[in-house]
Amino acid sequence: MQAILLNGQLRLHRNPLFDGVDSALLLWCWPRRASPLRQAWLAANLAKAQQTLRQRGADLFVLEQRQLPDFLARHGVSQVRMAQPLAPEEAALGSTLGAELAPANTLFDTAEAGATFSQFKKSMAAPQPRSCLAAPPSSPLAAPTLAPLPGTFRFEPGEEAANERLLHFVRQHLSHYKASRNGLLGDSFSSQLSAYLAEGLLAIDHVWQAVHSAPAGPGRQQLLDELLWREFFHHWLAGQGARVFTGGPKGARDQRLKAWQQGQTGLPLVDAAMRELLATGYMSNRARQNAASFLVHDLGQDWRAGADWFEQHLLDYQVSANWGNWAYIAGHGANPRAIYFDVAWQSQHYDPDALYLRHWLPELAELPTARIHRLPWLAQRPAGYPAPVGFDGWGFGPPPTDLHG
Ligand SMILES: Cc1cc2nc3c(=O)[nH]c(=O)nc-3n(C[C@H](O)[C@H](O)[C@H](O)COP(=O)(O)OP(=O)(O)OC[C@H]3O[C@@H](n4cnc5c(N)ncnc54)[C@H](O)[C@@H]3O)c2cc1C
Repeated sequence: MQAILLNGQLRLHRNPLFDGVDSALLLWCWPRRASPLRQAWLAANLAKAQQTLRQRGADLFVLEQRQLPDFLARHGVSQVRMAQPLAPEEAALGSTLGAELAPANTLFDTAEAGATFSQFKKSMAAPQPRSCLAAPPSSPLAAPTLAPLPGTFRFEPGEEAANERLLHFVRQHLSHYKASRNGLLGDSFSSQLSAYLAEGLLAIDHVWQAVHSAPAGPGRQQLLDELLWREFFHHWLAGQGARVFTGGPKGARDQRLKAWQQGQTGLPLVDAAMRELLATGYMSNRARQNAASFLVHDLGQDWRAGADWFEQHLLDYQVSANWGNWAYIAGHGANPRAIYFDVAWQSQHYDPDALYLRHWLPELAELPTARIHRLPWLAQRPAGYPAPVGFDGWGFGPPPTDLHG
């Protein structure tokens, strides 16, 4: 009996795990740690996959990783197939199981990340779609029913919804993507394909082709570049291995980390972003960059504590994109120079009317815009909004001059 582990490749179409397989047990293992919202998101996707599989006479088993060896033994599984691991933990699981490896959800099976993203991009030829079976194999055993946990998500769960979102974004929003991608609030400033790509509900080469075959324009080129950033971090992490998670200097983990996690730092842009993460499991790329830079460079906290928090809470958590971006901003990644975001400036530049801040920080809703942006430097704050937790990092001095008045 053969088993296929669908983690990271949870789709029934265009899935190289099914290539050349007639019959197999289909399995999926829960991640080590995930917030209740992320668990609910995963459960909703698994339930959709189960539903489709059952219509085809197949099924999906959902297990905890520690149950896997016993399960495989009980069902007489002699061979396990899984996607090429992207991180050391999955690699260790693969070698314990003696798994046969199929391509991961990446555009290129192997690649040198190179020293910088630009070098990586220059060295890459246009990716070609992989050929693979259109339909999954049938699975001869019945699996337990998996009821989706209650939850409301920013993303619609399931493979079908993922494909719809891709088509919708390419048709309706790609043309403005270059201009809108730094947005903070709304549902079309960026593609919001990340949660689908992370679980493998969309095949990356399919996404690439869909974007690539759209009419030429700055939005199309920008989105292809972002997909290459995803690819770049995959290959960077593959080259780095376990030291990303454990090596190097460690920062503080004091009460300011907790304030950051809960959106209670006294810096409105960061608090809005962190509260959005807790409520929805998502935040825009611009918000992530600011939240990460602030934690590391202004609060002096350990970047790995931040990466760890994102890992638990992001619905689109993806090991290489998350740890790669955190390391990059902290200065321990593909770019040895740390990247600093001046959060006060970013706040007024990317949210000039404070719409994002008011949305996530209702206690500030009645304040005039200039006061909201100036809040960390003001003696008086609205009831319920915290005093600054102590920004003693690189950038925090007096308020930006154009905030006076
Ligand atoms: C600190 C930090 C942590 C992050 N953690 C994750 C994560 O766990 N999972 C994740 O998918 N992305 C992560 N990102 C990258 C990026 O923020 C998200 O991919 C993006 O915000 C998701 O929204 P979108 O799909 O609308 O992106 P779009 O702007 O529409 O981009 C399209 C796709 O390109 C890829 N992409 C875009 N930017 C990046 C990037 N900087 N690095 C890698 N891939 C990128 C994603 O797959 C994304 O879905 C992180 C960024 C930062 C700064």
